[in-house]
Amino acid sequence: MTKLSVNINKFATLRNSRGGNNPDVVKAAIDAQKFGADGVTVHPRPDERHIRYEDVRQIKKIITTEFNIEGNSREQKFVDLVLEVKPDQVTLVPDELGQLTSDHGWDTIKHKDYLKEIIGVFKKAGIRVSIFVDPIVAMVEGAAETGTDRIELYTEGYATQFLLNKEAAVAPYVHAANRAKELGLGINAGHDLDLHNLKYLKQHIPHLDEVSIGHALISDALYMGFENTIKQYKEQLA
Ligand SMILES: CC(=O)[C@@H](O)[C@H](O)COP(=O)(O)O
Ligand SMILES: NCC(=O)COP(=O)(O)O
Repeated sequence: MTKLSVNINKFATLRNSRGGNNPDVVKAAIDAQKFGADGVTVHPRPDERHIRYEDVRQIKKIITTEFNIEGNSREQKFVDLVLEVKPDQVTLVPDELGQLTSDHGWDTIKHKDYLKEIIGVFKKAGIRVSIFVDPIVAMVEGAAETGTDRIELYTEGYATQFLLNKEAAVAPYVHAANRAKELGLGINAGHDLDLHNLKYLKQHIPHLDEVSIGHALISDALYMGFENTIKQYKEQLA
């Protein structure tokens, strides 16, 4: 089974545009679970432009499924938050300051020593660790040496190329995922996945553990409703 973790950052983007608490991101997390999501993902950024650190603490109180916190472990504030909240999973993303959104995976060879050290910190606290990587076999092999439990394949490249040539788009992801499986790593995927490209990815990587989806899912929910949208994404993974 491939789990659907709903990234609720975009609820916070909308809330923050007016101040106040509408929409309520804690309610969004409760509803995502009620409507069938297998987990909730948040990606707090240092400028707190969408999910705020305090939101993460409040969401933890109501989580009954799987809580995944993504972010930049070079920020001590992020590390402290994760160790305080103790989610089921932390996903380490090599974001630069001021980035619009995540746009690359870890260089797991260059940063192997750093990753080993920080992954050890989270694992010691009983938190499963995933690291964001590009679909490159050498990066997957490097990831296996860091001690991470899982990798999250960065799927923007897949989503972009899917529109032109879906076989070519999925090929590097299949290679990377097969190598990860051989090495005993769990496999997550995320970024720009949507109702058009999700099923094809799942069909080609049946051993995918989890996808985290935010931008497209929340955009679809504006037209189709949150409950119906989650149901449709789940159907793509069935
Ligand atoms: C790691 C990843 O691909 C997502 O977490 C994505 O970066 C969402 O973050 P934003 O909502 O800030 O775009
Ligand atoms: N890890 C990816 C994620 O949480 C959501 O990415 P996106 O669907 O907002 O592009």
